Amino acid sequence: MIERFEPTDAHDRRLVPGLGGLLGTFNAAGVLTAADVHTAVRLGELVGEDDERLRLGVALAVRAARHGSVCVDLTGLADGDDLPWPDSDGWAEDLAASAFAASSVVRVEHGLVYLDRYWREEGQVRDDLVRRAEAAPPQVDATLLAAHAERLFPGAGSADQRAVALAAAQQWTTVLTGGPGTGKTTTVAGLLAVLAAEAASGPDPRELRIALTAPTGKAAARLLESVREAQERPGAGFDADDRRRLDGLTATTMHRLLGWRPDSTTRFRHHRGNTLPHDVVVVDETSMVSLTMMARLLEAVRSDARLVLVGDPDQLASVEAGAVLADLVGGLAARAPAAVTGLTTTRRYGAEIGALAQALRDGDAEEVLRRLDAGADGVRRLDPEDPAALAALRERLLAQARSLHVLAEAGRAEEALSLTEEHRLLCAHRDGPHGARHWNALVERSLGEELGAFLGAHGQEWYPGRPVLVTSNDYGLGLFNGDTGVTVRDGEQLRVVVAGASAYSTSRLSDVETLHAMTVHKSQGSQARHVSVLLPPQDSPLLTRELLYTAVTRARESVTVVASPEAVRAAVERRVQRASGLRPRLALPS
Ligand SMILES: Nc1ncnc2c1ncn2[C@@H]1O[C@H](COP(=O)(O)OP(=O)(O)OP(=O)(O)O)[C@@H](O)[C@H]1O
Repeated sequence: MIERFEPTDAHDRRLVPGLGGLLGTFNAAGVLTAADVHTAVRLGELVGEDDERLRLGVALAVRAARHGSVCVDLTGLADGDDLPWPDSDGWAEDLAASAFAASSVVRVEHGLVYLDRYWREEGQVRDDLVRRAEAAPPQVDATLLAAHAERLFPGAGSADQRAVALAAAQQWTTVLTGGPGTGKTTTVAGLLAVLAAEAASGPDPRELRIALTAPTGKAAARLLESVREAQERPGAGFDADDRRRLDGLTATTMHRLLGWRPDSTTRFRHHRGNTLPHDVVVVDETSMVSLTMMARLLEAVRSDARLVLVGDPDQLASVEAGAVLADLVGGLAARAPAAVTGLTTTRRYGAEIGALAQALRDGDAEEVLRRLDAGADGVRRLDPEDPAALAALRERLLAQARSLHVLAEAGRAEEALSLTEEHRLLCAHRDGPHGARHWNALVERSLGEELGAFLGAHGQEWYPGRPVLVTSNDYGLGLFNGDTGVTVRDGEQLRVVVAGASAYSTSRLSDVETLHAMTVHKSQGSQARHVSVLLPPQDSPLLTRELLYTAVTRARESVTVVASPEAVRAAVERRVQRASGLRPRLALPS
């Protein structure tokens, strides 16, 4: 059944007053927003196409992109509902033969309807990946590589990682998948050491230029930290030369790596005509990468540079259109099987979270519930109807907020920053009684009562200990969407200390949210020691397997899910549906 919005009232801005016809019906029913309708009508006027059925097809393609899909499959949308769906037979073909297609407004491929921009980006991603897969592989000394891999991944316990690293060293593109704590970053660190050692030997020794990147600043910082930690892990085979070769590694967001331009959010300084200088580019948290960013990355990476895309395809996909990692796993594997590799053994302690994640991946709702209710240390479920459970959650949040306040008043920024990663509440919704806003307000009100202030109220938004999440990129300040910080006292002033960045006067920060609680979507790319997950009732459309999986895998040591058994079952059973043609386009022969 197609997802609909519920108009708040007759003046809801998503409604077009007085609009009749097919578009009017689909708008009034909450399928199409005013923006979808206006775009289709305007484009129809521009290209001279007034057929309502075709305009509806275009509006649905616009809608699809808004919902994270790259295209729309017009067959199967009518799902026994009460809407006057046009006959889907020949609908896409008619669009393909229409003035919309003749003017390149929409494209139809394999029966899927695209807005032109996404069709071109998807085609480019496919072409670049196929070109890389079909190019002659890197010339390497296989014996030397194997010897370094033996040294850097010693013993049977690292055999799977050694195999992944050896394969990645001998091809241009590798997609490395795995759930939380399966040793992906450790593998990347070893692979970089293997490649750096190989580059440093032989008749033409050289230094390897390496780029570590991720969609958010937080994720990039975590990647760098993990790569450094991997070199120090007892039992790892890194010697002084390996460490020296990887000494100057840095990590940055994809936007910064590609070179942001003040005049564009989708075009960068590095592109096909000005490629990145790096020999190896490692992207972490690839599940968060949109189709557009993947297109920009692929055109900017040299054809003779290794590209390693690391991520967990079971997590929520990017906020923008595309589910590229999942598509690569499905499509690239069919064309170039060696390019897609996975790690499956959970290596981090907290095995309960790994087992819960596995049950979620398997879609086994009863096993998920059994694990949540088994009474193990790392994983548990609380009943949302139980007032004591909610009171305990509130007290836990308040206790952390209190401690943050004390540390922040004393100017102890580092301790305050690490405390923000001790426990975090993740909500499916932003608004409403189960939403992050409500819980942030609750914590602020309670803390305010203790301090005799109206925290969060107008003029009192900033207070010592206010944890914040940066919600947009600000290149001038060096802040990125996903960065986290905490407000601390600095004499008479309050400053926000941001992890991995610097300290900012509160007046310079505009796009920030309070972080006593956050949405699961915004939590992607970050982790906390303990995580509480508050699920909405079972009928919430946001409740999906990907959402619950992403939420529980943010926890390093323990996770508490506050949800009814019905909500857990509904989440496990509902999948995020994102239409895209990348998988078949990659898999099919050229
Ligand atoms: N071969 C190994 N032997 C022992 N411990 C290992 C091995 N590989 C990784 N580890 C340990 O397992 C933990 C998880 O490893 P790593 O950080 O590489 O996993 P990851 O998949 O990148 O995790 P995340 O999902 O957090 O990104 C780390 O503590 C690491 O030191």
